[in-house]
Amino acid sequence: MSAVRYELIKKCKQTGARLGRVHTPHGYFDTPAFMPVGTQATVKGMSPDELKAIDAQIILSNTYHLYMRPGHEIVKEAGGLHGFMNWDRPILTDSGGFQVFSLSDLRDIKEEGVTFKSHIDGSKHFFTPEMAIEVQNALGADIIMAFDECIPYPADFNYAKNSLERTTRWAKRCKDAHKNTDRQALFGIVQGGMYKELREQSAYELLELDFPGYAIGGLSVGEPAELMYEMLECTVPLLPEDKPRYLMGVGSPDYLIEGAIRGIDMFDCVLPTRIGRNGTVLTSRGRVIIRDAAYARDYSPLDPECDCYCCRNFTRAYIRHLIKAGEVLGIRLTTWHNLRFLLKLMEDVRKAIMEDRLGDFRNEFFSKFGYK
Ligand SMILES: CNc1nc2c(CCc3ccc(C(F)(F)F)cc3)c3[nH]c(N)nc(=O)c3cc2[nH]1
Ligand SMILES: [Zn+2]
Repeated sequence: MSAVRYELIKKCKQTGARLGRVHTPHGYFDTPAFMPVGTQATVKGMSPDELKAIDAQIILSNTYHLYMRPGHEIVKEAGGLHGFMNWDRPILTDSGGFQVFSLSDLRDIKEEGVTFKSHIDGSKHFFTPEMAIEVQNALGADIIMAFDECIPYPADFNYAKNSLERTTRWAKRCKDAHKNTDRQALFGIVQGGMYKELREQSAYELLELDFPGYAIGGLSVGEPAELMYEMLECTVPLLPEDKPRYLMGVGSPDYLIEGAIRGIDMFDCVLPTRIGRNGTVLTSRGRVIIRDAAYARDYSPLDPECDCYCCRNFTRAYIRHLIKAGEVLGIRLTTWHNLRFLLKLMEDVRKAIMEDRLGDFRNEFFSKFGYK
């Protein structure tokens, strides 16, 4: 009995999108879903109550960061991530593969695992697929990810092939090491760079291991949008229709809509929180750089069409002042709004799927936002 069950509710007649629900031991979340990123057991600047106020149904956290600090044993003693951060809804943790390869100055990748230096104190560490599972079992997230190698872009064919085959062997080791299959669902991660035949090979190899859900990794690593969409179009059709599909590290509003159209159910990205902290906000009419002098006397909300606490109570002039003054409330409000913007966008996407008009919704949203 797996910890996660995907409920397919409706397939859009106009596109490849589908409306669904992922049921987990901590409740369900509606898909297509945007999942706020909470790297160090907090979605930066947001309390659990505030996340519930914007209707976040699932949040992400990270094996690598929590292993480094405070250590997975402490989180386990605190009752796992749910107890530690007092979040009683679903949580997904990434395996640390991506973070090790991107954050620390990676030393060495071997069959057994990877050697790297901590980005905090430079200490040397050795991480294996078995450790990634041990840590995620201790953190207790409802959905955990296999330990994989997210290869850089561009990468040559042979490197991509050897890497995906090792990632499959690592996925098998993760599956064998995973203890709590009834409470934590382990997802496999499809790799293969930007090569269609390698994407297919990776998908087939992982399908044989029969995971309760599948992620598409190795994308949103600097490749052009068209290439990402091509990789989705050759990978998604190979994945089971009755299981969730998670596109890792994506993304901005256009990628969320285009990914949903191609059958993706789950998305994450640091964009809303990261750009929020440097004073850029997403609105229905495109991005607004709130620090800009143009907004000094603008007494309208960040987005007149937004229903969030920030847009109902504060003006652009006030938020610009807070950001310029380095006031904490400033980045809390821009984060709050950006997260709500993407969560609301996904609500609108789900409604459009229900009404068989996601293609039309895409065109309307793109022209208003200012995409081509
Ligand atoms: C930004 N582009 C991107 N992000 C990618 C990520 C990270 C996703 C992630 C998950 C959780 C968090 C947390 F902070 F909330 F914890 C932060 C980020 C990948 N992760 C793995 N395992 N394989 C991949 O192949 C992969 C490809 C990725 N492209
Ligand atoms: Zn708002």
